[in-house]
Amino acid sequence: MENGGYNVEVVVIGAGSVGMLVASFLSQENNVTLVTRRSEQAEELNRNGLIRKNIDDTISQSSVLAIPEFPPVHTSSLVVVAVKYGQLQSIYPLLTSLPEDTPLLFLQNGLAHFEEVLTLPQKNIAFGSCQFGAQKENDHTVIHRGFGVLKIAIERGDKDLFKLLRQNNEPYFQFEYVSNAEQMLFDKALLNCFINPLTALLKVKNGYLIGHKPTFQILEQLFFELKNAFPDEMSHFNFDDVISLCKKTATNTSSMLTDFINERPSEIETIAGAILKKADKKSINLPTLTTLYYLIKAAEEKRVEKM
Ligand SMILES: NC(=O)C1=CN([C@@H]2O[C@H](COP(=O)(O)OP(=O)(O)OC[C@H]3O[C@@H](n4cnc5c(N)ncnc54)[C@H](OP(=O)(O)O)[C@@H]3O)[C@@H](O)[C@H]2O)C=CC1
Ligand SMILES: CC(C)(CO)C(=O)C(=O)O
Repeated sequence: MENGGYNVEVVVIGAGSVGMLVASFLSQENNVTLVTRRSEQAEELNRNGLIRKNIDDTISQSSVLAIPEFPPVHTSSLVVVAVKYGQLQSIYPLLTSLPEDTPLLFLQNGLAHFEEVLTLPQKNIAFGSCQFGAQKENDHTVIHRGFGVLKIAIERGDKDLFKLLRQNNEPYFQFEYVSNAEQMLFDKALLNCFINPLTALLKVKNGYLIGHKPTFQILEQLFFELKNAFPDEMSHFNFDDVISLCKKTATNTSSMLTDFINERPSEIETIAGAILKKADKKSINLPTLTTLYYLIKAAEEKRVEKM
């Protein structure tokens, strides 16, 4: 690393909502390569630059190098993985082939990736939890939908290798370090249980859930149910956290609603499915969450049958 963490080589895998937003902010201080799945997206990004529509209505254009295949990665480069949980399987072989010293940061929602990722050979692994909203407008434009920090927990390895994620002069893109990655992912999966299934089923933006009585009542009921099931794990978790995330990301189209709109598989298993499994281990039923889980599964099945 040079200059105490600046001008570091960063490789972001996945040029979707989160990947484009994170690449755009990190490119202000670092050299960023953005790995796309499709070559036409890489061409479009290189032709137009990466456009970010900011919360304060300004527009930023950043230059990242977009490529449709995995670049040679230096040991000192930071690799940020921003694909969906279901897409991780396709890139594990690539990650396995990287130098063991290369630091990896995973930005998925949900819980299922935690143990999988820790079987990779890399010595330096961190997890992130995005508390902001991001929405891809087109293949080279992303909208920052809601101000919130990127929480980071370094699960193993050398903390210094992630230090570029500390030095940041950008007020709208701040990092918060937390010590326990699993707890961080659990907290975020809980938050996603409140927001994602309901927004996807009702086709509403996040803010709608707290602005309408019926949805607000479902949130309250779900909170009561989860708090009873996980009193220790949720001792620091308040209903206000749910309200606050809905407010901060009020105009966002949740990642699960985006999946529904684009008729792609959702992350319901790694989010609600994983929380239900944890409750099941304690022999506790979560009727509200179970219903939301099966409603999402039913909607996905109906879509497949229609095709
Ligand atoms: N959107 C949001 O507001 C938030 C999302 N998250 C979480 O962040 C994670 C990413 O979500 P999000 O950005 O919304 O998802 P998107 O679907 O927008 O982005 C995923 C991207 O990964 C790309 N991709 C898939 N497979 C590969 C591959 N093998 N190599 C390179 N790229 C690949 C896809 O390409 P293609 O387009 O060609 O299919 C797509 O651009 C999820 O776990 C989500 O839950 C967390 C907080 C907020
Ligand atoms: C933060 C939030 C709720 C933003 O919509 C999200 O995690 C998601 O959409 O998956």
